[in-house]
Amino acid sequence: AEISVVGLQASGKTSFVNVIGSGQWSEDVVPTVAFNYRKVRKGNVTLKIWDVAGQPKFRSMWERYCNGVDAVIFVVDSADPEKFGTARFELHQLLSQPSLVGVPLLVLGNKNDIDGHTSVKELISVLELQKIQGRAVSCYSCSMKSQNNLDIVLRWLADRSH
Ligand SMILES: Nc1nc2c(ncn2[C@@H]2O[C@H](COP(=O)(O)OP(=O)(O)OP(=O)(O)O)[C@@H](O)[C@H]2O)c(=O)[nH]1
Ligand SMILES: [Mg+2]
Repeated sequence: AEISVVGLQASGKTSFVNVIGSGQWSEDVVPTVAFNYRKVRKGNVTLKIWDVAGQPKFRSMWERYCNGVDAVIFVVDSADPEKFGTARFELHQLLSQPSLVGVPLLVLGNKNDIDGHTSVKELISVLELQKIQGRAVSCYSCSMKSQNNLDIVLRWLADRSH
């Protein structure tokens, strides 16, 4: 399957790709410039992953890298509520693009190892995920640092692979 990983800067997109790609967790990850492409094999599933940069100047590129993929993963830092409004805006902006009609969406509330992180139920509400129509939408709480819930994320991806 081909997937695209988007979301605001420092939400943990590159960490996600590193952890599922090689099991490598690191505190020091360089902010992505433009994008990284990585092919990951998990059992008999091959994932072609576009890890796209999240800083404001790169967000207009998200649509280009999401165009034609089998699924979009939107990563949110669930321990940084000040960014939820911007995340909601950018997510709904992206989903409004005609090229993305029907593409399945997985929202990851990352960094659940941090005390006070926001629950899935609250994320669904603040990101207004219930308003999204015409596509499969899932939302999981996870951590790249502790690798919590990565198994269910990989199962979700395997179910969308061909
Ligand atoms: N505590 C904690 N920190 C995390 C987790 N995932 C990522 N981080 C940290 O968050 C920071 C940003 O991670 P990146 O993976 O570079 O974030 P990004 O979304 O790729 O950022 P851009 O490439 O700039 O869009 C790094 O210091 C990571 O170590 C997590 O699950 N828990
Ligand atoms: Mg990155």
